[in-house]
This record gives sequence, structure tokens and C-alpha cells, in this order.
Amino acid sequence: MIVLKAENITKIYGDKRGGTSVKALEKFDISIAKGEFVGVMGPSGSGKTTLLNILATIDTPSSGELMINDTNLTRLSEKQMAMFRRKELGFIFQDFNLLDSLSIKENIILPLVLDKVKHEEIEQKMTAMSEILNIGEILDKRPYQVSGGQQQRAACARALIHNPSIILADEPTGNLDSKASQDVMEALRALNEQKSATIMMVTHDPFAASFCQRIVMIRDGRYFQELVRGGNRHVFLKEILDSLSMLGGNYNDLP
Ligand SMILES: Nc1ncnc2c1ncn2[C@@H]1O[C@H](COP(=O)(O)OP(=O)(O)OP(=O)(O)O)[C@@H](O)[C@H]1O
Repeated sequence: MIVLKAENITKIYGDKRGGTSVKALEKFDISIAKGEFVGVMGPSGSGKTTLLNILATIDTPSSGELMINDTNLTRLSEKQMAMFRRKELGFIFQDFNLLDSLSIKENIILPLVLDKVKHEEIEQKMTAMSEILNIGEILDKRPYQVSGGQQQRAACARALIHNPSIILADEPTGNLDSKASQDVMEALRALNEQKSATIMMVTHDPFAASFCQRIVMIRDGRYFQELVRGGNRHVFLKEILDSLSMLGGNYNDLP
């Protein structure tokens, strides 16, 4: 079953009255099935953030169609879009975006509290998340009292606890050291495998990307290539590195 389908997405930034304009995406297609874990990679300026903002419904394409679970998002009003975003999408950001005034647990369950979900159901979901993500010991702490990797694992729990159709992750390992990056990627993989979470992640990090099942490469706002994981993660990492060196841009500096 297809969860997300974006077709012919073009995004032009700039002045409609004749000023300079930038074509950030051109006739870009992407389709993600339920339970897939997909990475999007491309050199700096290739259009990844633009794509993510459009899929996240915080920006609109200049042309093209975006469907998530049979809802055509290019036809919704602002209010309908905000409701759709809250119910159907989960977000993970590079800088975690947890509220320091709340405990880790309160941060995670906030979407359910706002939706007035019953206490017992919230506790049940919280326990299940905490077991998968190994965050039981930090639930009563504040975000500033735990490590970056622990904060990001809490953010993963928050992104999935309301059971969205898809999680959109923006450089989830961008602010983490290699050990914490590995923990977070293993957490995302566990959510994907054990909870059938559908995940799309934008990343510069080939190591993080090697946890995905499929990588879509963008260059100059256009689809460049797709890699599908066949063998183990180490083989896939090598394939990703080879493909990135063909992509060029800032990836030419890779080891
Ligand atoms: N608000 C904007 N106004 C004008 N041009 C923009 C705007 N946002 C992005 N661009 C341009 O659109 C193109 C794609 O940018 P985008 O940020 O999507 O790339 P990216 O792949 O996410 O880059 P990075 O990896 O450096 O974050 C670039 O040429 C960028 O300069």
C-alpha cells in the first residue's frame, strides 16, 4: 500500500514579478509504501530541504500533486492542512526540538494529551515505546539532563506515539557523535521493524543512510538514482558511498 505519493513536484522560489528565481525541484517524483524506511540524499543545494518542507506540508509546490493516504494535500485549506499535519505526520528534527520545561515523558505524550486520549491508553503506549527505544530510565528527567542521543530517541518516540501515517526525519544524526548516531539509527530501525513505522529521512550521513531499505538520490532538484538494500548494511554503505562519489557536489570530499 502506498502511503505517500508525490508526482511532478516543481518548486520555484523567487519573485513572480521578474526578479531572479531558483528552480529548487523539477518534476520530482517519489513514492513510499507502508512500512518502508527511505532515505533521501543529495549534495548541498540539491533540493532536499525543499522536498521535505513540501512533504511536511509547511511549504507548497509551484506545481505537482502530493497524496498522503488518499488525501490530496495540494487541495486542502490551511486549517485542514494543520489538522492533517498533527494527525498524520510525525517529525524528527536535527536539534531534537524537545521542550525543556517538560520531562522527557511529558514531551513524548504531549500529542496524545492534546488529543485527550485516555490515561490508561497513554500509559500503555508510553511503556511500549520506552521498551523499544530503551529510554525507561530517563522518562522523569528534563531534556537538558540527558545526552543528545537520549534526547533524539525520545524525539523518535514523540514522532510515533500518535501513530502517524509517516515520520519525516530531517538529519536526525546531524548533531550527534558516532555512538549516539548508531543508537538513534538502531532506534529508528526498531520502530520500523517492530511497529511498522513508515519513515522518510533526509540525511547527509552515509552511515545513517545505510540503515534505510532504499535511498533516493537527488541532484540539481531532479531524481538522480535509487539504491535498494540487497545484502547486509556494510555492503549497502559501500554502495551508498560509491553512488555519492558519482553524485559529486560536497560528496567529493568523502573518504
Ligand atoms: N527560501 C528560498 N528562497 C530562494 N531560494 C531558496 C530558498 N530555499 C532554498 N533555496 C534554493 O533552492 C535550492 C535548493 O535548496 P535546499 O535548501 O532545498 O537544498 P538542500 O539539498 O536541502 O541543501 P543543504 O544540504 O545545503 O541543506 C538551492 O539553490 C537554494 O539556494
